[in-house]
Amino acid sequence: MSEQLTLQDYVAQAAAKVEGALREAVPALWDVPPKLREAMDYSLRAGGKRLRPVLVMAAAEAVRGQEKDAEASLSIACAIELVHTYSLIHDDLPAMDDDDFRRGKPTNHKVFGEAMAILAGDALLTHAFYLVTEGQKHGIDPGVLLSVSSDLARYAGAAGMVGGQAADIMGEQGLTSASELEYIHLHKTSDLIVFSVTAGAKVGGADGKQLDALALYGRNLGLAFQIQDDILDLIGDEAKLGKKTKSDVEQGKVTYPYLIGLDESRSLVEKLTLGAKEAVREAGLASPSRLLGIADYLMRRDH
Ligand SMILES: CC(C)=CCC/C(C)=C/COP(=O)(O)OP(=O)(O)O
Ligand SMILES: C=C(C)CCOP(=O)(O)OP(=O)(O)O
Repeated sequence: MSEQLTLQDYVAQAAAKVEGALREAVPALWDVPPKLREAMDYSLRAGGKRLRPVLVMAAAEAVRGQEKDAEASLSIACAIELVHTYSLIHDDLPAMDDDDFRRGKPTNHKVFGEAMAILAGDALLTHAFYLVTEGQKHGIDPGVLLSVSSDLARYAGAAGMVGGQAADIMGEQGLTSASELEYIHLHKTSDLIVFSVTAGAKVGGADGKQLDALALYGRNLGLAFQIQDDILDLIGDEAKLGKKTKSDVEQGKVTYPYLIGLDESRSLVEKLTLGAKEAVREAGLASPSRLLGIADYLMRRDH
């Protein structure tokens, strides 16, 4: 995508491409019970920032500065959005956060019932792996797709996001230290972001050093993103966020603002963002500017 575009236009254009491809992802599925298809599509079409897929595409383009690498990464970009959307559907369930409102609409279980919401999440997660294999149609090397698929299992699974969510739930019964909280945020949130940037970079042909640097970028960015989410839960605007605020306090969740206060949390977001940008600057990428811009954009986000 053109270097002339402002960051906001760049993000909007990449997100629009993802939006278009996501609209085809579920209808293209084979013979699916209509209610299940509707439940999957409901949350997928509800919007959201599409941050993770935009990061896949931005990282793919950053390595060699080639727009065609971003285009090739589109089905992997959609795959991570399916995994993220499943995680939100399950996170909102009565057995987890019990939330009624997400992406500006009633949560999946409020509309389709708990059983169908669980199944819609399961189906989105499973279909994500199919979408990774679709990368072959865009000319991605099968070895790269194998590696991306194994990364997706790792970062989304028990040692990744699911593990982070499990630790978060156990933490509600008495979490005390910043290091425990860091573990939760790193897995529950950073891991999908690390996956996004490293998967995109693999499509762009990144070497080991570049992948390590991008993993550090994703780690810091993810941690900053989750701390900002915790800050917005306290002081954000429900209409802009499309979800209920003050829920962490109501649920007695230990967050960074709770542990270290709002000002310190803001400073930490800034410090982590600087660390993320430093990692990208040192990665030897042909075109790092979009990844740098996205880090700043996220630090200032209010939704
Ligand atoms: C396996 C599962 C279900 C993973 C959920 C992961 C996740 C990041 C949930 C949202 O976190 P949050 O509750 O802090 O955010 P929000 O404020 O959006 O609910
Ligand atoms: C990890 C967190 C904080 C859950 C919400 O993620 P996003 O803020 O990216 O949610 P959407 O924009 O995709 O709805």
